Amino acid sequence: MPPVIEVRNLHKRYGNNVAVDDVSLTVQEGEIFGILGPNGAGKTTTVECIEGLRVPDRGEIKVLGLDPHRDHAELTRRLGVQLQAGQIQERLEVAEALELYSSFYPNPADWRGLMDGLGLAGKAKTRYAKLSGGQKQRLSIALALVGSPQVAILDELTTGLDPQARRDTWDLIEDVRSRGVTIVLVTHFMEEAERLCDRVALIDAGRVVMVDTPAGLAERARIEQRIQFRPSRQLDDGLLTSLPEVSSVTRRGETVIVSGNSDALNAVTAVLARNQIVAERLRVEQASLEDAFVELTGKRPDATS
Ligand SMILES: Nc1ncnc2c1ncn2[C@@H]1O[C@H](COP(=O)(O)OP(=O)(O)OP(=O)(O)O)[C@@H](O)[C@H]1O
Repeated sequence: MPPVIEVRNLHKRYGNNVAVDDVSLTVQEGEIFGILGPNGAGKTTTVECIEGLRVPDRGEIKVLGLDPHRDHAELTRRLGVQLQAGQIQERLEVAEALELYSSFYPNPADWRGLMDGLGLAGKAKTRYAKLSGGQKQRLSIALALVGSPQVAILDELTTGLDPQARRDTWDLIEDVRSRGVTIVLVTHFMEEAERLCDRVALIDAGRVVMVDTPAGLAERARIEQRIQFRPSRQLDDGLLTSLPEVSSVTRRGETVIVSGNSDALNAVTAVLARNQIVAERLRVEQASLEDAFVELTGKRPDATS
C-alpha cells in the first residue's frame, strides 16, 4: 500500500533562516505518527507544508497521492487540520461553529457526538470569544475532525488542557484512529507520544534525527537502565562513575540517580555491598522517550528556545 504521506528532502527557509533543512518521512495508513523536537526545530513548518499552507523551497510532498499545493482544494476535503486562534470567528457559538464547518464537507462526522466527546456539550451556546483556553483548544480539535477526514494533522493537540481533559482527548484520538483515520501529531509531551504514537520522527535543527517506535527510540539512545536509590550512609560518587557499566551519576536531593547499561544494576549493588551501604528506596527504570529525546538532541522537550 502506498504511504498516506510521503515527504522527500523538504527544505524551507524564511529569508536567511533555514526552518526545515532536509526532512524526509513517510506515514502509513492508519498510523498515529508523532513529530517531536525542541522549539524551533521545524515541526510546524513541516506540517504546514504537508497541509499545503506553505510552499517548500525544495523537495517533494504527496498526501493521499495529491500535491498539497497544486491539489489544495481536493486535499482540504480529505484532510483535517486544527485551526489556530484567530482563524475562528469570535462571535460564533460552539454549536454554530461545528454545524457551519460540518456543512463544508461532503460526509461530515456527527458534530454533536464530537461536541459531547470533547466535553463541550455544556458550552454549545457559548461564543468562541467567551471560551477558556482549554475549551478553545477542544473546539479546534472537534473542527479538525468534523469533516470525517482520512488524515488528521494535530499540532500541539493537548497544549493548555488540564490532565483529565488531556486523557479524555487521548481516548478520543484512539477512537478516531480505530475508525481508520491516519493521524499526525506534533507534540511536546513525551507521555502523549508514548501513549499514542506508533512511530515518532525526532526532528532537530530542521533535520530528522531518527524515526522509530517510542520504545525503539528509547532503546537506540542506549540508556538501558536508570537506577535510583538513597544510600544508607555517605557515598562517594567516584565509586560508581568509575564502573564501566555506568555512564552517569547525578543527585536529586538525597537520591542518587545512576544511568548505565543493562549490567549496571549488578555492578552498582556489588559496589554498595562491598562498602556496607544499603540502597534504600531502590527503583530501577527503563529508559523513556524523554531520555531518548534529551540524549539525541541535547535539549529538554519542554525547554523554551
Ligand atoms: N513565518 C515565519 N517567518 C520567519 N521565521 C519563521 C516563521 N515561522 C517559523 N520561523 C522560524 O523557523 C524555525 C522553525 O520554526 P517552526 O515553527 O517550524 O518550529 P517548531 O519546531 O514548530 O517550533 P515550536 O515547537 O517552538 O513551535 C524557527 O527558527 C522559527 O523562528
